[in-house]
Amino acid sequence: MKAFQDCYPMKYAHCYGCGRENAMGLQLKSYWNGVDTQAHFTPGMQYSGGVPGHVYGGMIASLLDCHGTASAAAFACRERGKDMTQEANPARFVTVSLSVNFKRPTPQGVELCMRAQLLGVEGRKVRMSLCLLAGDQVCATADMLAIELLPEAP
Ligand SMILES: CCCCCCCCCCCCCC(=O)SCCNC(=O)CCNC(=O)[C@H](O)C(C)(C)COP(=O)(O)OP(=O)(O)OC[C@H]1O[C@@H](n2cnc3c(N)ncnc32)[C@H](O)[C@@H]1OP(=O)(O)O
Repeated sequence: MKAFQDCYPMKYAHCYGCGRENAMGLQLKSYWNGVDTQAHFTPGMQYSGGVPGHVYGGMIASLLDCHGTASAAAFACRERGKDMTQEANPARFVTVSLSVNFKRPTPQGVELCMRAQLLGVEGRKVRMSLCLLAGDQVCATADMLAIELLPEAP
């Protein structure tokens, strides 16, 4: 299965969190999971928070952020009757608002799962509800608004 991030136009594929062209980045990969989307990632021990064994909050936000923008593109394509993974030059979305609710410490050393659920598409705006799980434990949730970049965007 092709990841959403593997469909990004080359000029927008350099993000630290999700750009396939960023050799030193996290290279997050997102996929369909039924009508929703998901991504998996196991943060290395360098991403510890104040207490060893817990992932730091910025990393949690990054994972939700990057999974969210990829999901926004896929959801918008689907709303327009298209499959993002079959598009030659799919739309690229950026985050304008991300509100994270940290529910419990996120453990290190385990694979984390990020999920996105579509709340609505309105023109260039995609609203989503996201969550980050360790096993069956929800560690963080988020509300996110992503906006489609205009073709003339830098
Ligand atoms: C990000 C820069 C481009 C570089 C490419 C990066 C690709 C890689 C991405 C990596 C991804 C990884 C993830 C990341 O880390 S993404 C990185 C973090 N995000 C950013 O840097 C985004 C910075 N913002 C912008 O560049 C511009 O604001 C954009 C391009 C998004 C829109 O400016 P543009 O001139 O095109 O459009 P507009 O101003 O007419 O607004 C359009 C509509 O949106 C509404 N609206 C706008 N802002 C907000 C807000 N805060 N809350 C609520 N609503 C907001 C606005 O009211 C309007 O609605 P309406 O009146 O039509 O109803």
